[in-house]
Amino acid sequence: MTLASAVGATISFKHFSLPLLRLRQHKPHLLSLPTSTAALLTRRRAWTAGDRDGVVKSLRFRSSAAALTGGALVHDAGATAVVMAGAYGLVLTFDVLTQRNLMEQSLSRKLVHILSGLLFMACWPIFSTSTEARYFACLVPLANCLRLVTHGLSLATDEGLIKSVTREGKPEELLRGPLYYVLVLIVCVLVFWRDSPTGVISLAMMCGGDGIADIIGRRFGAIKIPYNEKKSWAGSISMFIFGFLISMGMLYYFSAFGYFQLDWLWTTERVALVSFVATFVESLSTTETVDDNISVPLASMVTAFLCFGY
Ligand SMILES: Nc1ccn([C@@H]2O[C@H](COP(=O)(O)OP(=O)(O)OP(=O)(O)O)[C@@H](O)[C@H]2O)c(=O)n1
Ligand SMILES: C/C(=C\CO)CCC[C@H](C)CCC[C@H](C)CCCC(C)C
Repeated sequence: MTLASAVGATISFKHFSLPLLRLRQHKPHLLSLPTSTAALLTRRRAWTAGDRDGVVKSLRFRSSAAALTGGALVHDAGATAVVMAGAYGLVLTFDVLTQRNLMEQSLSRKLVHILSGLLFMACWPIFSTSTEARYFACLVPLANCLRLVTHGLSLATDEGLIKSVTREGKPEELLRGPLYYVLVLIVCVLVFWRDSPTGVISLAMMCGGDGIADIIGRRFGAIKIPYNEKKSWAGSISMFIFGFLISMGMLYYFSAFGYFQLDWLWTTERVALVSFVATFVESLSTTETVDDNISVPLASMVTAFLCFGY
């Protein structure tokens, strides 16, 4: 298969295919060829040598790759719109549930905490394999960040947003936990994106592990841990178990798409370690000290980085 036909075949899969992933992993420079000096040189060399086929191939590759880039932009803009609508729909759904008294505000807040980050991560494969895809994905938490700042500073009012994501219903609360949460999403998308287990594990711990600790701890947390009367064994043990299981599930999900390959026995041990560290850090923190939405992902990021690298 020639390079041009390989790229052509990839375009027909709307940039969501393993051939392109492999091409990007093994020969990333080839995808930036159309506008590069290397491509021009190759074509000029073929022209001077009278290699008509070489010139045609080079031009065909250029148009295929240009179409790929243009197509990828449209693809990513569409994916961003879909995920943005999903984010709005999620907050709206929990607003309706709390307004109708079908759900307590604290449970709604924690379910938004668990679901928004995990569903956002689950949507990453719908973005194209272009290098710009992460910037498009990042627009979703960025838009939510602006939304939180606007409403947190009371420049606009949205009772629904406040009810579904704050603890006491005060707008300024949007500028703490929820804002830190979306900032962590932005950092993980920009720094790690879907190519690194480190970002995936950090978000799974912050969204899944920490969220479950609250839900279980509030309901079954009668026995407190000795060094923090606000946290319970039930909450911390659930955080450890669910943080571990959700991280493993997300890693399996991304590895199934071919973004990385892992040795599962080795990975299980490392994820258990990260889960233990994240659980311990969460069990120490209180509202007066550092927010869980900073301490948990930060501790997970450092530990996962030491285990898995970048
Ligand atoms: N390891 C844990 C974590 C949480 N909880 C329960 O969940 C509640 C909320 O915990 P946490 O999220 O740490 O408290 P805050 O930061 O004050 O609340 P929020 O995250 O909702 O802002 C605690 O009061 C406690 O009942 C628990 O029992 N054990
Ligand atoms: C309540 C929260 C944190 C407190 O600990 C989370 C607040 C989350 C947001 C305001 C909404 C964030 C949306 C995500 C960036 C994208 C979700 C996309 C998806 C498809 C549902």
